[in-house]
Amino acid sequence: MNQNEKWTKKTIALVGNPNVGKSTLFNSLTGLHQHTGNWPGKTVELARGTVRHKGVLYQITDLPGCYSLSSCSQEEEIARDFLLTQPPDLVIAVCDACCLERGLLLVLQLMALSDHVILCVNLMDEAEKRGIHIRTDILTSLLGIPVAACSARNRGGTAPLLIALEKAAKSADTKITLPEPGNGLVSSADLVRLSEEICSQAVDFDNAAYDRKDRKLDALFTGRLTGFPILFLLLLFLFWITVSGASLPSALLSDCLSSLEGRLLGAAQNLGLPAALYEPVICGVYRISSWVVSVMLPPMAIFFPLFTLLEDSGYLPRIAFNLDRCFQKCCTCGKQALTMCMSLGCSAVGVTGCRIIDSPREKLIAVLTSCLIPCNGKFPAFLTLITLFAAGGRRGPAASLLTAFCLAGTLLFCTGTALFASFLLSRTLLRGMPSSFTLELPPYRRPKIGQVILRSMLDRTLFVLGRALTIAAPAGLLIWALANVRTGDVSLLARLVALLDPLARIFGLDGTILTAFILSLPANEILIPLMLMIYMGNSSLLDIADPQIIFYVFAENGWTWQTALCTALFLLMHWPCAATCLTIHKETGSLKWTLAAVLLPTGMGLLACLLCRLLFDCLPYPI
Ligand SMILES: Nc1nc2c(ncn2[C@@H]2O[C@H](COP(=O)(O)OP(=O)(O)OP(=O)(O)O)[C@@H](O)[C@H]2O)c(=O)[nH]1
Ligand SMILES: [Mg+2]
Repeated sequence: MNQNEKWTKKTIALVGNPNVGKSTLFNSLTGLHQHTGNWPGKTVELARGTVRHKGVLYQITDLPGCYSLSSCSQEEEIARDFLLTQPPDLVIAVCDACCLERGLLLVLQLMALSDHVILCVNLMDEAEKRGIHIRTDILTSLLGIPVAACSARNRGGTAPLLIALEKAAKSADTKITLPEPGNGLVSSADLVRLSEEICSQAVDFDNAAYDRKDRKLDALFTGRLTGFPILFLLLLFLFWITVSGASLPSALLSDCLSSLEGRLLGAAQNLGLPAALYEPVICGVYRISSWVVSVMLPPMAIFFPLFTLLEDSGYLPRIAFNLDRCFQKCCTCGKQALTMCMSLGCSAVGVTGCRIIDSPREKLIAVLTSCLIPCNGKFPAFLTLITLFAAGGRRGPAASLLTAFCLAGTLLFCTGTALFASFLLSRTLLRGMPSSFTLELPPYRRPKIGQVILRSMLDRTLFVLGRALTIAAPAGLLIWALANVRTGDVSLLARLVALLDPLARIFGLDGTILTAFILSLPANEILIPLMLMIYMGNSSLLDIADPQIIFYVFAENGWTWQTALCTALFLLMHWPCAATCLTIHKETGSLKWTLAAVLLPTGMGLLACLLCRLLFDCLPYPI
């Protein structure tokens, strides 16, 4: 007999307005790691988990946030369809204690739909801080349903909900009736009036102007004169900390992993294993994996927590608000700024995030332009190019600041190219008017630093690293094979380089660079080691940490400022990595649009490289 069959089973749906803490509640109950953050619309599809409590196995579904059940948006449609087609045993209606009145509208709609609703008033800690007091006893008597006051983010903050669940689970049919005038309420005007009435009795405010501090911060972060400079300074700070903090751990990690490689090789030789057996594994799979770990792990372990702090504080929707005017001019949606922020971590995540955009046309534009925002995988190669050519191979605080400045500038440039591409698409293939943009600006929240570090390490850093590794490891094997399988006296890799060289030179690159770009389709992180390997005629990837040596190798192979600039441009604008292509295909369900997502950035990149080359050709002397 299945273990679970001993338990009474109950299905539960978590429903509520966006950004009220449904996923935080879900994570706290189930121990899973759904994406949470301080902006509305993060959860875009159903997430399921279980919790066992006092003899009952609860199967919980976290639904996307919705304001009503009238299915205006895709998320509302998903939530409503789920409730209608798979009615759960219990519905937990989650409300934000700081704006209960709005949440109650949905609660009343849910009560009309289901007899088994529990009200969970979440964010009680925040409400207390703002001087908002919720009288749960009055809510219980007025609504006639169990009410639990929770602080899902805090330890033990979901205990009242478990008690409410326990009560509801014991009574097989919790009969819930709407208060008078109640049953059969359909008019939204009636619902609004009713929730106003309930709140006037159940909510006390110490200070009616409780959100004055938020408004002051908004004037600063979204002001016409201050919004963009603050955004740039924040980006600069983020990159500076990442760059200056990551270089030492990266070098240490690289030393450790390469010394381990030496030992592994030694051990394999001592055991008398044939070279054909251990070389592909150690010099192919292990070497590429250790490169990916040492190059990616330290910057990500710094960047993601900092980014999550920004996300949890509520700053991301303000970026979307600031950029909305630019997006409107390009006939697209301001929410695209949020999906671009997601793409910074990983383009595939950004593509999935495009579901928060309601209009199919604008969603497609966001998907097609998502890889124009450089993801974490592109940063190692870009950092190397900046360190070599802009910072002249120097290290130290000043060089870190210059590098951070270049990175922040690059990000603005990339935002510009994404806007330009969106504009082109909205004037050609995807014509149409911009839809109205309703994104709620959430209150500023003080993030929990410890939780942020832990969550961003587990949910983001290790997830992205794990995915890069699963793709890079087999790629290491393939690259090793290409470099070692020979026809005549020449390896397959050398033949490919020679074949591509004439074409690459038209665009200011060379055969090696273009080959490295093609072979790093699985993961952009391996671009620079691949180039070094091909230039040095090596049969396996090279992990050279010293910028002076890399500079020397590049210079020996004819690199100039023009080559560096063209490589950087093509790095920023070329086909999405394999994982992103697959995600685009999954999201659009169309080979045509997946191909368009490949061709658009590649076309833009080649054009930019060509222009750059022609510009350099016009110079009176080569640099
Ligand atoms: N202070 C405080 N913050 C909370 C609490 N519960 C959630 N949060 C924060 O509120 C924000 C939103 O939480 P989520 O769980 O992502 O909200 P959601 O309802 O799932 O949001 P959508 O999926 O976008 O609809 C996050 O920054 C959480 O850390 C709480 O009880 N107290
Ligand atoms: Mg959620």
